[in-house]
Amino acid sequence: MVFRWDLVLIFVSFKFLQGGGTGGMGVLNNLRSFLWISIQQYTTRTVQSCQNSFLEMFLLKFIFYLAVFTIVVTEWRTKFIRSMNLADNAREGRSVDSLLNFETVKYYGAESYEVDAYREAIGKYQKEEWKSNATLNLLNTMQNFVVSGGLLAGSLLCVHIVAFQQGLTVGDYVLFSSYLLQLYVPLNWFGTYYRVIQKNFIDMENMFDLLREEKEVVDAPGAGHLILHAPHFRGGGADIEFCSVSFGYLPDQPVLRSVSFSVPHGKTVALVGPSGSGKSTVIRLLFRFYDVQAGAVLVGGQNVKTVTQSSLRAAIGVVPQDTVLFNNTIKFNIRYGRVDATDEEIIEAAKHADIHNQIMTFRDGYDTIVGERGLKLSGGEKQRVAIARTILKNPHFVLLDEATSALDTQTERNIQAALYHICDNRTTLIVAHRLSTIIHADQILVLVNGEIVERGRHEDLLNKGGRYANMWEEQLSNKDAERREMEKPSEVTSQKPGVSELE
Ligand SMILES: Nc1ncnc2c1ncn2[C@@H]1O[C@H](COP(=O)(O)OP(=O)(O)OP(=O)(O)O)[C@@H](O)[C@H]1O
Repeated sequence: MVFRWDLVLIFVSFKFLQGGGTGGMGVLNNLRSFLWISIQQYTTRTVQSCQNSFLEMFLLKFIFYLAVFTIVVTEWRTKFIRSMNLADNAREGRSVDSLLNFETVKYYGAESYEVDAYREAIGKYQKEEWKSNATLNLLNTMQNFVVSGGLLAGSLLCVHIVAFQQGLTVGDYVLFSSYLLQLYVPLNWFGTYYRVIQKNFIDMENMFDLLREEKEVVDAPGAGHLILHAPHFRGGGADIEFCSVSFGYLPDQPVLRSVSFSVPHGKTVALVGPSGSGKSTVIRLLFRFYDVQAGAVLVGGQNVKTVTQSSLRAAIGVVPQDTVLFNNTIKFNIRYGRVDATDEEIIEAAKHADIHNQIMTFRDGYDTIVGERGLKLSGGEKQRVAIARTILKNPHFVLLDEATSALDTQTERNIQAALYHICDNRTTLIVAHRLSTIIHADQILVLVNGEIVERGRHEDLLNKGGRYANMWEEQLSNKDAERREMEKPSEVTSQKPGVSELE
């Protein structure tokens, strides 16, 4: 007798063609119906061809029903495994979120709230895990029951035929029992493998969803490298050019409206404007994180859509508004600018970024671990690490997104000095919040609600008495107010003798 692996294989492939049991797809459903009918016909024919062999028929039917049973119960369990995975993801997300935002948790005294929320997430996960494990044990038990019961029934039936009906010989019984012994282990394995494969498919669902996501920004077919000194460009075109660019993160909410400007080679252009006016968006578009909806962004005279993203990004250095560091050493984080840089080059970059002396005061120097997202460093230190790695990258163009948080005068001066090293002789675009940092820019663009409302040099814009002049006045009066505020304690102290006079 031949063991009918073909039937088992057909059932397994049938299951996979079902697409994880989600259903609803016309083509798959038709295919499934077709397969189901084919399997029924195949099984009937096979069973008929085995009519003369009682043992073959018994075993064939037995395997058939066991496979059906395993598939049906495993399919039923799918929803429990899926719920368990979702609960596990939620629990994990909750813990990471709470730990990363530990400062906010402490600011608002929300420790017990977070503990309760995490406890609830764990509770949900444990409930779902219990359901998944309980159904797994149920499946195992029932599978064992079916296998053992089926084989026992087959043996008894065989014994009965040998003893009372004389249809089979004792040799047939011996043959049958040795088949049974050989079948027992593979049948058990069949259930286990099927279950494991099914579970792994469910576990991988999120990954498949992610792989199915369409990339928003892709290199055009046949896109070439960004040529930094293209022949047509040597005539003196601008290094960076925005030609009537319109863009919105959501189609019905425009962020930039027909923005046009250019940055000639080696010059510095600054973008200023109220919060949310679209300044950082200009930088993201230059780096091609998104594609513009109208107009064109040109770098080195070439549309960024026609060159490869890697060559474009290799030519641009960015110092972002919020520097996020890797939970590794300071050396590792600086080296990120150019992974093959030597230790000497790293130190040189750190010196130019004016952070070398600071690093040397740390106990482990360049081997100091900066913590998750760089939380062990101050805002100013993080920004200077970002500047050091941009210096190490040695890019052709520099984009600076100035930190919004106010830094003390000394730190600001240090950062300005560090930035000077990157921007010197490089085409630079600066997003500025403190106007005092960009008074030397070759051109200042004032962006309001996604539109450039003023442009020119610092003095010209002040003389114009428009939006920029108002912003400048505002910042000056804020600074004055701050200074007066700083001086207040000394006034109070100087009044104290008056208090003692009263005594
Ligand atoms: N990924 C995003 N998805 C949807 N909207 C976004 C996204 N990033 C920014 N925005 C929105 O786009 C607008 C412009 O944002 P942008 O970061 O360019 O402003 P900004 O001028 O740099 O502001 P700030 O000076 O505060 O840094 C804002 O209204 C912001 O809410």
